[in-house]
Amino acid sequence: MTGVREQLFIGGAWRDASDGRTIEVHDPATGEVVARVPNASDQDLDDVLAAAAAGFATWRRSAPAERAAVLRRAAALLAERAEDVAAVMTQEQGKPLAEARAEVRQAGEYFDWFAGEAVRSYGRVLATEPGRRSWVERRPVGPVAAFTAWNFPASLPARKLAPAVAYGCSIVLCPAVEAPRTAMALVAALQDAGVPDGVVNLVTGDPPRVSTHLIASPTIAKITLTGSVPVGQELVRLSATHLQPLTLELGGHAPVLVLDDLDDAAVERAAATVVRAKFRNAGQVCVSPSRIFVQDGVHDRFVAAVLDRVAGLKVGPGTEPDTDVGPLANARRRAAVAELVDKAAADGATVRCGGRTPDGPGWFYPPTVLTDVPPGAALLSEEPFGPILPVLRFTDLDEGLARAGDVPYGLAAYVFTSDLARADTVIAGLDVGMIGVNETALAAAASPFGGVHLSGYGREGGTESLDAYTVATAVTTRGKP
Ligand SMILES: O=CCCC(=O)O
Repeated sequence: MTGVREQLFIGGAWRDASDGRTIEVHDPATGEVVARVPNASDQDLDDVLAAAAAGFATWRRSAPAERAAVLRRAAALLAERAEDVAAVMTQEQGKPLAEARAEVRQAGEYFDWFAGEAVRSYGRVLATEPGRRSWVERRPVGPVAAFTAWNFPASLPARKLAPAVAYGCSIVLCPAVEAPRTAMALVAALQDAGVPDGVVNLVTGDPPRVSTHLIASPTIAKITLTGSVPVGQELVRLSATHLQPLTLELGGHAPVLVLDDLDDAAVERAAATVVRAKFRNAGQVCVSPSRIFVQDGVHDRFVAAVLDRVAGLKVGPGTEPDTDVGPLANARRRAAVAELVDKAAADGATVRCGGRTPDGPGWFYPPTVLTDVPPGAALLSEEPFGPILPVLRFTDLDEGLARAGDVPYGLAAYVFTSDLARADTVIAGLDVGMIGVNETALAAAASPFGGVHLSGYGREGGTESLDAYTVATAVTTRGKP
């Protein structure tokens, strides 16, 4: 397959772990081992730190136009290789091929968009007295340690690789060991696009050991993570020694408010949109709608429309063209999802469809719709990260907003309404990083992605990435001593 690798990438060379150890990669649709990737040794991690330091020393002085050209070529190579990369992603992560293809396309968009940004990392000239000059310049922050989750094996690495390369940093990418070969294909595209040795590096290995080793080094000047809250908290602790700044995109528990001003056709459209967004990637999405608050007047119609749509979803291996919902990414995740549903049912929720772990190979779990979920149910406070759609009833908007905001997360939120004034009330009333009005597609290269509270801090995507990957250096000069 073109551009697909199964090795570490250190200082411009692909190689196995120095002690030969490997980690198994499984196909979630069968549970079978489909690849073995290196389990980086301490020696490999020391080597990658040295490579990233050397890469930064040259790349920080490169011309922005050169960085842009590398990213543009990488985007073009990724487009040529999209079919192979998507196939690898589906094999190691489980999502339907159509979703994998769209994600590879999106990864290319990050490369392309940040190629444009590479030449636009402007500073600022300050007004000052005669004889003095004062300005702020943006300097690349330094070698970045980037940790990504398994749910989006292409777009999450791309959201970090693209700004790092664009703004003149070097980067050590540590993709999730469950789905690492997609990230390797992105890195191979950058290599083939001519990125100099040491600028982009990739290591796979035992995650706590890798992060502890890298962050303990003063070479690492910046940490970025897309992952869970506990991992984010651990990286904050690890960063205390060298005080590396962090960008953290962590969990979410996105509310949806469906308001009673919708007519019947709009309720149908809202239900279709929520079902599509909810079961994308089998619900393993940090911005997945996960608590659906529906106002009394449209509640029953909405539930009926949701059940109707869900009945039409086909669950199966991501490789089958008519599959809508693939398996969960690993056995651990399926067990956690089943437990949340079983606990909610035991607490009195009504399971309207799904809710049973199927027999047979692979880590499948059916799309599950719940109503009458009691307020204390764990699935209303724990991030479900799976194909569970709880529909909750509310009466007035203030009550709906209060319940929607009653979680420690603040990543995404959605509202469906025909009334712009009510949309504005919801927009102003929710403390989150991203809001969709009659829309659930939030991630885009030009848009800052991130949250507040336990969902993390900092933004990637959009011009806000400049803050994450550069430091503002203030310079003041006087003509004469
Ligand atoms: O799961 C987090 C990322 C979601 C996305 O990029 O659409």
